[in-house]
Amino acid sequence: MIPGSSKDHPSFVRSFGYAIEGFITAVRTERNINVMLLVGALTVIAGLVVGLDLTSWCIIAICCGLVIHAELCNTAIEAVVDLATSEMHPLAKRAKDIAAASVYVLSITAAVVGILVFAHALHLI
Ligand SMILES: Nc1ncnc2c1ncn2[C@@H]1O[C@H](COP(=O)(O)OP(=O)(O)OP(=O)(O)O)[C@@H](O)[C@H]1O
Repeated sequence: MIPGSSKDHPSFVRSFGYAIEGFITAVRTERNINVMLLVGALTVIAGLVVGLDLTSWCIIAICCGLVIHAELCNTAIEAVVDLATSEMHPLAKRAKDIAAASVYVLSITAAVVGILVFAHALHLI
């Protein structure tokens, strides 16, 4: 709920609109999200070429969604930290570095899963 707003809660459609607005802002301002969307698009193209099965598509979709989700959360945490302080502060550094680490942990995991899925589809494993 927006502080000071007279309404209890925005409607579902309006909330969804804010979410889309947030996604567009992240895409416009964060280079990493664009890199992730590009990697996701290339993965989909590679999946079409290789002819992934339904289960593999589901795994790839979950991995892509989780990585983009983590980067969106990281971006939001960075914004909140910047709002909280414009000073250099060890806690600000800790929050930003841990949020960034969460993205890298998920990205590396997704990359390993992607390699396994494609290696299996190509009968390499
Ligand atoms: N207020 C602060 N106090 C201390 N260290 C900070 C502060 N702000 C940023 N840092 C350090 O600088 C790094 C980069 O911060 P910045 O806000 O530029 O993130 P970023 O490079 O845009 O991250 P990303 O690439 O994930 O978008 C942080 O990970 C942190 O180590």
